[in-house]
Amino acid sequence: MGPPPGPDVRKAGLHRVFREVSIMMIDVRQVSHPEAVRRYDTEELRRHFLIERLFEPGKVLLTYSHIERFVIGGATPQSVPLKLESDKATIGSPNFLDRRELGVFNIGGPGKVEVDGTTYVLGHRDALYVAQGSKDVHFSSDSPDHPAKFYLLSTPAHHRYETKVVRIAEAKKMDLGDQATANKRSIYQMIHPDVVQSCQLVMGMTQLDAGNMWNTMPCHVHDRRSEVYLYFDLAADARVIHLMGEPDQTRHLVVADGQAILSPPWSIHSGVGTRAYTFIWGMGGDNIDYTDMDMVAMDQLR
Ligand SMILES: O=C(O)C(=O)C[C@H](O)C(=O)CO
Ligand SMILES: [Zn+2]
Repeated sequence: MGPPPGPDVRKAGLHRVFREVSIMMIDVRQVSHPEAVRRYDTEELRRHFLIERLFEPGKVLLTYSHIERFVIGGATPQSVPLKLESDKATIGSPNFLDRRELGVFNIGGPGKVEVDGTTYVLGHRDALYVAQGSKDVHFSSDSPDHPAKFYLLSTPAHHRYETKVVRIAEAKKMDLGDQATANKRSIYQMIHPDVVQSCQLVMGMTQLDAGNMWNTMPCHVHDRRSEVYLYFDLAADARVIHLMGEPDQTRHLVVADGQAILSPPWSIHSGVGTRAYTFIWGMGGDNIDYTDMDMVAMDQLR
């Protein structure tokens, strides 16, 4: 794919590879053992679990995580469409989706995703499931003044289901929480077995009501699946304090708008904002059962 890669910091003995290839960049993250994470300082926690760069004008920014072999990314087309290219060193196959499936959520202005010559129109908060085996995927914005921002999450896949748009109105919606506990929110299950067929990818969006700040508290783990959280709809000076770690060894990450969190199977994942926010959760792993969670009792948290 494209010109020769840029500096490969793996050669310098560091834990990750960062390569720059034309308008597409891939950052590789290795997995961390929970016992090692107990000793991580803030900088190490952020380097392993926080994805800070996703949406930059005219770029496709990807992170390849060895947790579930997730690829997490952002495509922000301006006046020129952007192509989702494969990469020999990470994806390995000639086309990105030869052995993968992809979820795309538009969190920006109106735009289009073209898959093998078919155009799918995605408005704000619409999603697209892109089937394994698709060859050409291009992203475009209707207007560079109000560009689309496509959030991407991909997992390995070995069966081809149908590429399908899921509008937010077609999602399976659940209203949860309570104003008294500041966690009143709506969960929109969009790439979910009741809505669209996928191999292992399950995705959706959770929107907090105004004045509510907590997600996923009481919290859970699910050793059978890992999760990725993209936080958005945050003002420039607002933050989400994302809680992670083993239940009796919790840590936190301070997250800004448009940043994502890698949540390993052994980790809790919960967050509290300085104000209401929205996030896209996505999962891969041994099952596609959203309800398969091991709840953590409050007195287990440390
Ligand atoms: O607000 C919530 O609660 C969630 O969105 C929970 C996530 O979807 C989740 O953790 C699913 O495993
Ligand atoms: Zn979860």
